[in-house]
Amino acid sequence: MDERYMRLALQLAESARGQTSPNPLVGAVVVKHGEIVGFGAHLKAGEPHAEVHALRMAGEKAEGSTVYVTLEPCSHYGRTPPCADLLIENKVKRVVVATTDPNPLVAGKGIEKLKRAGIDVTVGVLKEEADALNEMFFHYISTKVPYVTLKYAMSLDGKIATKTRESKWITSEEARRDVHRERRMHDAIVVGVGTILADDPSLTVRFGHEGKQPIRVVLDTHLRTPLHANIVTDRVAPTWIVVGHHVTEEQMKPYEQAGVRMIRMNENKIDVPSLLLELGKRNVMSIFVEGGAQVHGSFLRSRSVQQVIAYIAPMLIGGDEAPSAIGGEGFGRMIDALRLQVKHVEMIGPDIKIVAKG
Ligand SMILES: Nc1c(/N=C/[C@@H](O)[C@H](O)[C@H](O)COP(=O)(O)O)[nH]c(=O)[nH]c1=O
Ligand SMILES: [Zn+2]
Repeated sequence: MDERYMRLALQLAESARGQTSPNPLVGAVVVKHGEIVGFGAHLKAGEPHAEVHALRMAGEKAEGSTVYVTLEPCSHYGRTPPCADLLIENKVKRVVVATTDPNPLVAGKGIEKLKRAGIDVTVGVLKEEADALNEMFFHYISTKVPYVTLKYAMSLDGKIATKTRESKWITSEEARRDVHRERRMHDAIVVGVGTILADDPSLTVRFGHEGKQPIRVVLDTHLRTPLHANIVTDRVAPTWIVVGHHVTEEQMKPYEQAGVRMIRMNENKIDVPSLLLELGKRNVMSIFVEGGAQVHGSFLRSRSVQQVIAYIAPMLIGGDEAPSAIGGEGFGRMIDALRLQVKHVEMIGPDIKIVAKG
């Protein structure tokens, strides 16, 4: 029975995907005498936690109830009072937790508090599912750098454009819509200035997946992004441009006046580990890297890849000069190749979508 209610709590948590960053997804269900008397999900950072919503809905029925929650109840004063105290105040009889908090500072403290107050606590129901739900958040909390997804669309022979750099379109309308769903799951979209110069993309979430728009991050060492580029002028989503140390205040001024946030690195080049630290410092928990091939190559080189989402179209482009999905130096020895595990394969219209994880 515990699994049934925890599954519902997980579904509730998932419903807020893309809204809660930099907080995790959390769901809670209150059950009394075999009846669901309250439920809730954390919907937005700074707003009430899942347990608060669920207990509010339960009212007096919370007393003597069992509360199912997908993440250990918090025990520290964040922007809202601790949920562990609230559960104790509501005289809850039992609390079932799917997984403990990844933050070493608080891990286990909420559970301790509940046990000390005489509440019966069970930990680990559907732990796998609960950890998967917040894998990006857990990665960020434990490493302080964003979870990295590489995304590319390529032909059956691995090309992302023809030798004359034509690329519209390789994958179908449906596959391109699916990209927007994946974008929405991330705090930021990252591209190289080459993509800006080639496609003048908007890099926004559209096609009905709108919600919190991810930050658009352009890796642009020499600040070649045109001031008239969509991502500078459209004001639909935040735009950050990362430049090398040699770029001057003068050069950056017009972009700042256009509302762009400039990030100047300490070196004259943008190396991936330093970039990730800079983004992590600014609370970016997950990034969706859309290319081009050189940018993908630099993320691969530094082995900073947690997930790959590849869309493959049943077409052949050929040509030595046609760019493949991942450029750059690459690895010389097979032993150094980055090995992943295929987690998901599906057809989207005529195309194949493959999700693989490190
Ligand atoms: N050429 C293709 C893609 N191309 C991907 C990038 O080169 C585009 O600039 C980017 O997706 C445009 O973003 P937008 O302006 O927000 O629509 N991506 C795809 O999935 N299939 C393709 O066939
Ligand atoms: Zn809480």
